Amino acid sequence: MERIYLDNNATTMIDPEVFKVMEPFLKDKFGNPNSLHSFGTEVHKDMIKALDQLYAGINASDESDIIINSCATEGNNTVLKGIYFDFIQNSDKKHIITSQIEHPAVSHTINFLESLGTKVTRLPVSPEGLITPDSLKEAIIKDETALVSIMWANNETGLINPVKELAKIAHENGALFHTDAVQAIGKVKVDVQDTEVDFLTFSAHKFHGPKGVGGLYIRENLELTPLFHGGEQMAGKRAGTVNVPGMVAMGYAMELATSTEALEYENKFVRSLRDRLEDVINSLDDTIVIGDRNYRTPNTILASFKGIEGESFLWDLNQNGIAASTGSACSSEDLEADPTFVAMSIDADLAHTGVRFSLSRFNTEDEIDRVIEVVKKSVKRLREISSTYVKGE
Ligand SMILES: Cc1ncc(COP(=O)(O)O)c(CN[C@@H](CS)C(=O)O)c1O
Repeated sequence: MERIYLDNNATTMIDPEVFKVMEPFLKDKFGNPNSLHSFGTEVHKDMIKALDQLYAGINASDESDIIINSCATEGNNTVLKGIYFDFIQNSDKKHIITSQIEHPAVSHTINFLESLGTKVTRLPVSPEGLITPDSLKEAIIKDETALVSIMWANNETGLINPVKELAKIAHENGALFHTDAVQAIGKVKVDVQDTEVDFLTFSAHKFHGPKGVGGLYIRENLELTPLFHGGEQMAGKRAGTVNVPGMVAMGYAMELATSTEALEYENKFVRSLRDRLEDVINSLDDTIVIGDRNYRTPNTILASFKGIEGESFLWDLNQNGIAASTGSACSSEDLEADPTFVAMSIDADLAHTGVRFSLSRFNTEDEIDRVIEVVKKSVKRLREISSTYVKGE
């Protein structure tokens, strides 16, 4: 059976063109870039090219830093623990503001910092599922709030937060602004100079690069105590031998994912596939799609099917060769109600029925046609055998 992959917010396939660029660095060009001999120096120009591609992809200024690391989880930890070391422990600014719907790479790290004595405010989401500037204005404490950390786009709903306005409010009150942009890169325009974010994190495997490599953007004239100590790689900002194959692949993946043509394709063709599937889901009885599609990343649907447990639905889809998820992969084992649903005060019974479909540029119209047929049949079958579902109740 042809399998259909609709879980791209969890991870994406490496673009075959990216793999071609990466392959030589997994074979002949294996040198350690810190080595002075030719095996080491011969990879420098490729690393510089990759950095140029990364800087261009997020419109970072030449004076800013992009640190190559292992993933967004590392980048988020670097920022949050760096703020703890440099502000919470060593200044009058002992307050961090975040949101109730961050990825665990942010929320669990902040929980840990709270256990160490950090004052934390977790902003609720609006009924539309967004973090509003007004909620930040109410919570921020001038010259006491050290950092505001709000994700650019939510991994489960795809909802996009107004990071430019939020960063402005942070700066007006003497705070720095971090955004986890994992779900934004390659889906919406990410411009760190226009939005004036101070720190931004991303992972290559979310935009058709390899797993195990990511980036941390640090605005010019800012420094943080590093998370890792050791060698002098990345000018001492991130110790450890650089993952050259991953870096080169991530640079090219960034170029391919953030070009004007790519973003246009994502927001026109991929979105048209998403909207077609979403329209069918909306046509089914007792289903809801979370969030206004015009305020979401173009590839994501988080839908709830009353009377159908998310896991049962996923199993049915998987039996038909279709890969989706009940929310983030990190919480796929967790039967707790989806915090996004709870934060948006969506009925508890619906909160357990969320299914996330996340498309990519590699999906086709024929695939979505088949997904639509399977979804309609699965919902009908699962409700027929449901002991609790009564239409319209
Ligand atoms: C917003 C956001 N922030 C951080 C991460 C972590 O990425 P890593 O490359 O694993 O470090 C993710 C990865 N979210 C996947 C796996 S849990 C999902 O299914 O939603 C993310 O979506």
